[in-house]
Amino acid sequence: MKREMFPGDFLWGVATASYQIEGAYNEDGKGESIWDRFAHAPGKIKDGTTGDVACDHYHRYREDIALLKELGVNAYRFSVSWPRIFPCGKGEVNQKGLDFYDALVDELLKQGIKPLLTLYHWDLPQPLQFHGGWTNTDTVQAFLEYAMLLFKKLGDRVELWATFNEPWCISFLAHELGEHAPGIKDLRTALQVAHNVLVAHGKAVKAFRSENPSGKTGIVLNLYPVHPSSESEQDKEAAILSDCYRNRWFLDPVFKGEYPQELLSVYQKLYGDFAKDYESIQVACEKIDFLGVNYYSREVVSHDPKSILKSKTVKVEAKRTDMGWEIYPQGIQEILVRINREYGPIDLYVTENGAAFKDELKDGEIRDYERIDFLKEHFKNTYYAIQQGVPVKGYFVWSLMDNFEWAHGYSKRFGLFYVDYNDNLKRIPKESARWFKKFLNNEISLE
Ligand SMILES: OC[C@H]1NNC[C@@H](O)[C@@H]1O
Repeated sequence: MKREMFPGDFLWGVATASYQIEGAYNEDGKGESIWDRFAHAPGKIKDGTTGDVACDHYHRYREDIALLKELGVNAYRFSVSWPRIFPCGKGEVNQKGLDFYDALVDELLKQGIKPLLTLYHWDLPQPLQFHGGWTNTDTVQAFLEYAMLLFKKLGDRVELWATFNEPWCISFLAHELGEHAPGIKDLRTALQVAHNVLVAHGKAVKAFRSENPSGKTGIVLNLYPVHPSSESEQDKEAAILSDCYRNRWFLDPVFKGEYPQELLSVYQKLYGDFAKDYESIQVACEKIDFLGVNYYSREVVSHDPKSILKSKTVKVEAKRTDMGWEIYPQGIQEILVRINREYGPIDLYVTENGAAFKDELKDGEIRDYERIDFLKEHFKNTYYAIQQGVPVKGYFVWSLMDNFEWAHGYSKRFGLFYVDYNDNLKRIPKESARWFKKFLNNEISLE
């Protein structure tokens, strides 16, 4: 199975995100983001690092685009740092911020690489957080102002636009579990955030249509197959509610304009007042052109009477990545086939898939054969989905290079290129980068 067996216009790319690679956290007029503040707070990041410098991509973007060229990709997914454009979140525009993304897009196009731009990959301007962040509908309005400006400035050259990256992380991971910025631990707040982000998504799609009729827009969701640990009714019930929490809380509003009733009723018992918000969720259902799917692993759950979802994660015996995530390649096929069956027809992009492993630089080499196996199996399972008629239009490996892995700092390496943090952030191709390049050049097959 070679690259040429995938559709001729299939996009093969890599993905990154602004806070994780850019650095220059307070340069050229950029404002503070909630991640700048969170990373600087003691104890929030496991290795005590920040994204202040990260991979210094802000200064090295031409070098990094040369790496894309060297790999042979035809697409690149990146995100824009909102506080680099609007240092206060709204109002005054930072021209140097716009100039950076203008130059980035021009260089990508010059190198024959198609950009996929993500408007929001978690780095909210801190001034907006002072006023409640995503719990405040003023932030929805500020997001629309930000999105419209970018549509106007880059819409002539960027065709593919994603509104949000992983709203599950923006809401539940960051506002219920507190592991990501702004580090709040309150389910009611998380539900309000999820609601406002979904509303912002729908309004941005509507605004996009008025500004960019030729472009294509969508949203990027992190999706997991959720399997019961046994065939018992209780475990199957646990899987249904966990699937609502992980996947359908965002899929159903975006494609059906409603929340999944099974979980909605649970939350309404907890927060009766939350019911009044649901009338406006159909706003989220503006027709999109594609869905971005970020796939990493599956979840296995069993009944847990003590939890709100009556569900708890079960750790099954399995090969795992350095993040502790089960390696489950058939899950990408399962998710793509399910989305097509239950929410399609809709063009799909695998907007992120990849793995962290304990990569070691030895004699100038990084022999990451586990990552090659991981990618090979996920490419194959993506192809099996295409063979079943699923309109998968592209695949972006997470990530181009090692970078700031949020609460894990630089301790987890996902890159095809190794970043030597002890030697001036030097980029060194891992064995997987060489393998990917050969695959893209039709030199090797996936068998
Ligand atoms: O955890 C790996 C990736 N998952 N999706 C969002 C990205 O920002 C993460 O680095």
